[in-house]
Amino acid sequence: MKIHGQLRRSIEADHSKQTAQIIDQTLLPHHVEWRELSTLEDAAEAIKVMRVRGAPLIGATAAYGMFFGLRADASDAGLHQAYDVLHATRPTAVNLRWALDRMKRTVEPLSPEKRAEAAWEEALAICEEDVKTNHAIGRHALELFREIQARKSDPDAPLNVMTHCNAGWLATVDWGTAISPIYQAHDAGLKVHVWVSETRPRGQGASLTAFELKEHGVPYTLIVDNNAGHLLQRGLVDVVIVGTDRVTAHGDVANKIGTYLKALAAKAHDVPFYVATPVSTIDWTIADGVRDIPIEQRSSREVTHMPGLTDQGNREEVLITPEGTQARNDGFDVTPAALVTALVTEHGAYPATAAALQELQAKL
Ligand SMILES: CSC[C@H]1O[C@H](OP(=O)(O)O)[C@H](O)[C@@H]1O
Repeated sequence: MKIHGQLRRSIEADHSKQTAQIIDQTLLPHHVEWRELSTLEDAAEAIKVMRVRGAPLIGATAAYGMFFGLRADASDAGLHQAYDVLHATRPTAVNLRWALDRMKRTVEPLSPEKRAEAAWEEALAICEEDVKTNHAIGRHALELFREIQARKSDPDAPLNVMTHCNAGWLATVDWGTAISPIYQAHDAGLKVHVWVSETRPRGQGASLTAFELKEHGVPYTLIVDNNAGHLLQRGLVDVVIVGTDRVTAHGDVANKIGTYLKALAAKAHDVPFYVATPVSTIDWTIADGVRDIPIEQRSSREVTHMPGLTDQGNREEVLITPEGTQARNDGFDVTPAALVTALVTEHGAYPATAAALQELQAKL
């Protein structure tokens, strides 16, 4: 999508050097800096410290990481080492395992000397498919937006969309998942306004979604996470749409911490709550999300400190609690399927039920 008027992607291949260029998202929104990944260690570090984040982009970066690892050591041991190093970076987004398993299936049958090139081609394919997938998710969700818009008492009023965290193009290779229909609605001339939830403590809403929407010219208003229920209660939200890191075979949804609360409030006020998800984010091996989805525990420093830009343009962190305060920092929560109006996939919208997902799986 657009950065300073230029069409870019969150991760781009340098075909001459067979490296990957990423936007370092830890520096956004104040600095747009590209960073080259050329080794397995580079890719693993970028995922772990969240220079790249978002389930599909984590998977895409891991795919390149497998190539880098095999370029250095294409033996079976090298393959398994690359897989394990990358798999250990972050636990919740299933796209990481999905991408690693796909890369392994692609290269393991090959003789070692053929593995690196096959991995490079497969990493490129994963990225190209992600772009098409997310555009399709956006098309299907846009149809739902239009239906909601048509039911509004004032059809000339903007469609008020609430989202959480960042499920935009920065969370994927391009387009995003939950934000894809927002871009497509805006580009199609449908008036849309976005309530951007800041998403404490990492602030992906405030720093990334706000950045994306501003760059694309989409009207938005930043809110603190705790403002969401109030807006839903007062009829100021027409639809909630979020991304996800893992969907179970029964439709439970793991997403950034705070999603569950928004789903509860949306249900209480009869506001549609959609989850935009590529099929690659569905974990067919588990049913009960609360029991079986691993929830990342992150540093308490992310809660006790706030990063920002000083008046002199320097990035600094400040302590916002008493010294020595212990803080809990669950990175994700699980929204039960019963609170999800529909899962919007690249194949269309499906109820968040085991039966509907079995029907989807049968088509794949
Ligand atoms: C399209 S996946 C976006 C998903 O990933 C984010 O988590 P993180 O920024 O920690 O990788 C968040 O849960 C988003 O909804």
